[in-house]
Amino acid sequence: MNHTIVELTGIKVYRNRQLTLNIEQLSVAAGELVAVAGPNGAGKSTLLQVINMLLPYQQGVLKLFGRDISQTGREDARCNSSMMFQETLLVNGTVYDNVALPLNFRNYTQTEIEEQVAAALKNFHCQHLAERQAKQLSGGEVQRVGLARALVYQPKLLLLDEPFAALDTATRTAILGDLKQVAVANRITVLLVSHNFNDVLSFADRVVVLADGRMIQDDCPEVVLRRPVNLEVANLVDMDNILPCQVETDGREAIVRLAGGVAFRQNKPVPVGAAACCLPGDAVYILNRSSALRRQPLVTINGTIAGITPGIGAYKVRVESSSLSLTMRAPREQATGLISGSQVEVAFNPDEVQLIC
Ligand SMILES: Nc1ncnc2c1ncn2[C@@H]1O[C@H](COP(=O)(O)OP(=O)(O)OP(=O)(O)O)[C@@H](O)[C@H]1O
Repeated sequence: MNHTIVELTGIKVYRNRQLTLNIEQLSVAAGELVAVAGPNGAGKSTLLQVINMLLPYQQGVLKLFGRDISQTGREDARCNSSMMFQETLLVNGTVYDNVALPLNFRNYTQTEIEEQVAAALKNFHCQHLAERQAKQLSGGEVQRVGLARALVYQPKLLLLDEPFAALDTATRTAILGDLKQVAVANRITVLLVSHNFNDVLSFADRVVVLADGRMIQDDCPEVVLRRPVNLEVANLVDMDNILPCQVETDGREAIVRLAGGVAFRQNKPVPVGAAACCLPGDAVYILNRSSALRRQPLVTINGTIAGITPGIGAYKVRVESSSLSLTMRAPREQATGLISGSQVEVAFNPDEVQLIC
């Protein structure tokens, strides 16, 4: 059964008399790994603080573990949830003392404490640090110990407000990998605030995007990445191509016109006021004479290779025509065969285009 762990309905939060959070409906099911994304000041921390009952809301209903926290659900929710912030404060003493702290508060027996602390340290690969003084840890070790402490009492909901933002990429990826394994194995629901879309892609199975306190997109990471709902999300995911366009529609189909007389049909619904096309770089191709892609209904553009930027997985190739600049992502073996300044024919499939306002 899919239990709802977090449910916000009509939640409004005012800070300094400003409406800072305005969530019509958000439900998170048991075991879901949800990233909360959005630009600075969008309300991500506010949302997590409300769910963690650190911040009051002025309107709406917040249910945690199926119970309205304004009625009876508060204590139950506190016992079953945990939160980590960007700065993890460890108390003076050893790592073991720190991880044991929540269990001491909850009056666990000595045997239970020893067993659960050992398991939590093992989950985050810090058994070897148990006797180390907390103040002698590196930033990455502090966050690993912080996670062990946050999960040692086996809460079912974990709220993470960018705790790994200051860590290097390799450390962050490793910690998120370990966390994902623990969360999936124990069906822990996680809400992770992150500005890093690579982290979001590797960790989350759903992304909630906030802007000005509202939810503007709620989808799986790949959809947010390829089909952002507006310019704000397109910028957030660093969309390769955002091309201004004009749309003529008769209600059934639309003609999309780009600069330089490039035009194509869209058979799917077009948002009212659409003014730009989003096109992921891996949906732009270089055509050659024998290309099998020619059989598809592609939009083609003649241009010059204006830049080639190396990357792991795919190189970025910029192709410029007199009126358009397109970024393409190409495999290394193809990209290294290209020459800056040479003429190419590039193409894209209009089905890959996402129109935004
Ligand atoms: N303690 C506070 N008192 C009053 N207003 C606040 C407070 N903290 C944040 N705000 C305001 O609430 C709004 C949302 O802030 P919040 O920190 O939730 O955004 P955020 O999306 O987490 O931003 P960031 O990515 O920069 O951390 C902002 O306009 C901010 O100025």
